[in-house]
Amino acid sequence: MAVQRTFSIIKPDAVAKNQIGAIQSRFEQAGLNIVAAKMLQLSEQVAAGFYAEHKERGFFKDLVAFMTSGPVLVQVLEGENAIARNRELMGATNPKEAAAGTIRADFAQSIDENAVHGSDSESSAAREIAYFFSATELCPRLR
Ligand SMILES: Nc1ncnc2c1ncn2[C@@H]1O[C@H](COP(=O)(O)OP(=O)(O)OP(=O)(O)O)[C@@H](O)[C@H]1O
Repeated sequence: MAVQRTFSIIKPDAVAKNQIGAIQSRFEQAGLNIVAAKMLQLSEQVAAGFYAEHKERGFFKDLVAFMTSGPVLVQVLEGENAIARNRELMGATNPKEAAAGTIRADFAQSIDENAVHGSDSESSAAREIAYFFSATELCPRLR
């Protein structure tokens, strides 16, 4: 499997609990290098645009309210098989169903406040990276 890039968000619940460093350590220990990162306060428009695929879902309003409730850390992670590796590290969407040792099992409280986001496919990763990072903010391969 080739080196890939994926998009990650450390969500407001984990930022508020000072879990950024602990979560980033999980990425680094798994061979995912952080190649871009910035702390943002999302506007309603930006959060709704990011989660547009869920617009018709009952939880959409609560999701946007949560994602705008405090700062988030948006990141680009790079490594072998980065998209699947990050999804494995994150664990299931609902922390109650997340495997032991995953980020959501260890840091998340509920399906609404679940600590992290990670792209689920190459096309999502490309779209999500471009949504938050301009070409000039992205360095070429680090290693
Ligand atoms: N049934 C639900 N009830 C409440 N919130 C939900 C539900 N399903 C999803 N969500 C919220 O919407 C987010 C996006 O849902 P999605 O199905 O894309 O999950 P995911 O890919 O595991 O999570 P993310 O996109 O944040 O990485 C979830 O992370 C969760 O916070």
